[in-house]
Amino acid sequence: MTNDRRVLVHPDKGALAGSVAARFMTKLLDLLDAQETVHVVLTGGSMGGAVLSSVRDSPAHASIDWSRVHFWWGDERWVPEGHEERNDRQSREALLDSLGLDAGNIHPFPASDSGLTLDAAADAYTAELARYGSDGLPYPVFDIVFLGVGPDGHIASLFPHRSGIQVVDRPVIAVRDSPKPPAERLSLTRPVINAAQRVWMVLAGSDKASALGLALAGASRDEVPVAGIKGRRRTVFFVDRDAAAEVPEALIARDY
Ligand SMILES: O=C1O[C@H](COP(=O)(O)O)[C@@H](O)[C@H](O)[C@H]1O
Repeated sequence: MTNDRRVLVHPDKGALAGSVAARFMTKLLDLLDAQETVHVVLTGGSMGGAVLSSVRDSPAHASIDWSRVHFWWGDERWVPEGHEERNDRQSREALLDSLGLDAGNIHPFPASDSGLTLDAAADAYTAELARYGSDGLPYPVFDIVFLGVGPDGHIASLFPHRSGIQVVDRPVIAVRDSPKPPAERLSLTRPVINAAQRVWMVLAGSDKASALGLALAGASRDEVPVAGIKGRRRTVFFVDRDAAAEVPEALIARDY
């Protein structure tokens, strides 16, 4: 098995969401056969919710022991709890609320109405990650990190030409200059994401084609942050045809 980045192309958004959901459930079953708990990082964005809804709507999800799965997020917008802009709200509505999970399995970033400052919220999430540290690291070695990719190539809340993508001395940063509203956010940093066993990026639409093409062509992570992402075992771009428009043919594996 190589750890080269792979691009799996699907005919459209619906097929993409269904295929990633099916792979996710199969991988969870495999992992839960081999280990007691599985730690997964969820993403916001257009495809994050679509994949989770597809899991919810699949009868196969009933065969998974979700009580052994922990959910985290790659980033969060600094808005009040339950706000429609929160990534965790989208994930809860799409899947988590239907699973009847213990609160202990769900690890949301603090909200802006938590009483914490943005910096204290980053510290609180850092401490929560440290409770589940593994492999000598002050954070979990995540089994699967899901990421969306913005049209500008951002992942989590690590944006082009901002300092966040260069941070390697902390697992969590407070972001105050996000070019995509809201400006204030919380984000995991690159070392945490790249320590994961698998990074699965899910992106659809022609507005993502240029970022993906540039990342695969060797752009710098400062210009196109997704270019700096690589999991330990697997790094897969699950994409639709439109997002794949600028991917070199030799890198494409069609999933249809
Ligand atoms: O703001 C965010 O955007 C990205 C990408 O979103 P998309 O709608 O362009 O797919 C997302 O991955 C991130 O979690 C979110 O906070």
